[in-house]
Amino acid sequence: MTEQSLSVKEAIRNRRSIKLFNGQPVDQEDLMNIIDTAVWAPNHGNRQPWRLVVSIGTAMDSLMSVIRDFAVPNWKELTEEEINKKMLKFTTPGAYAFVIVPQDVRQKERYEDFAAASGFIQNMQLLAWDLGIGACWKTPNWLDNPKFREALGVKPEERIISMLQFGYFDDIPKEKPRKSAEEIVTFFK
Ligand SMILES: Cc1cc2nc3c(=O)[nH]c(=O)nc-3n(C[C@H](O)[C@H](O)[C@H](O)COP(=O)(O)O)c2cc1C
Repeated sequence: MTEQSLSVKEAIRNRRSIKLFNGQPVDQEDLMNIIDTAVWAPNHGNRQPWRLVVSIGTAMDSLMSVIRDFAVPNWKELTEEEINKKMLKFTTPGAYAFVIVPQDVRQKERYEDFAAASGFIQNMQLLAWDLGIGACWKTPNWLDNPKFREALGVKPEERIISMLQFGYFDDIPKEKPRKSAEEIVTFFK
């Protein structure tokens, strides 16, 4: 595993969502270390409202055949080349982590759990960035599709809140401007 090199500030400021990966595999130990640190995200009552379904290495092939049915529903009518082209944004990451959150029947707890899992996900993205591994949080519509949920073993009282792609990349995307503190802050008087 590569040594940590970025300050928290550098990681937050320079991280970009990576949408073009170069196909290089991600090391399972790196990913497990990222997860082991990311779980230190704040969460109410230490409920730790998250679990992950990870696909890495040889398991990527079987995940791709599941994703293909949803991402390219007409794949049977296409040539292999056409399918490969449409699937490129799914096949080039080196690993996937689907973040699954319990859907508490109590609204307050459900929102809290969703918020906590978002912090956990951002932790993973920042830790990955620190190792030179890009990530992108994706929410394609089919994450909630019952057949996709079933393929991942998601229980009725759970929800997939993120398809997190991890991988190596050749180019860093341009930053998307953010509003300044001055623009978003109202001082309470
Ligand atoms: C909840 C959430 C859902 C997202 N879903 C997608 C998605 O489905 N597809 C995608 O390309 N990017 C997705 N993104 C990534 C955003 O596009 C990205 O964060 C945004 O463009 C800002 O870029 P940056 O992260 O590089 O600053 C998502 C981000 C969040 C937080």
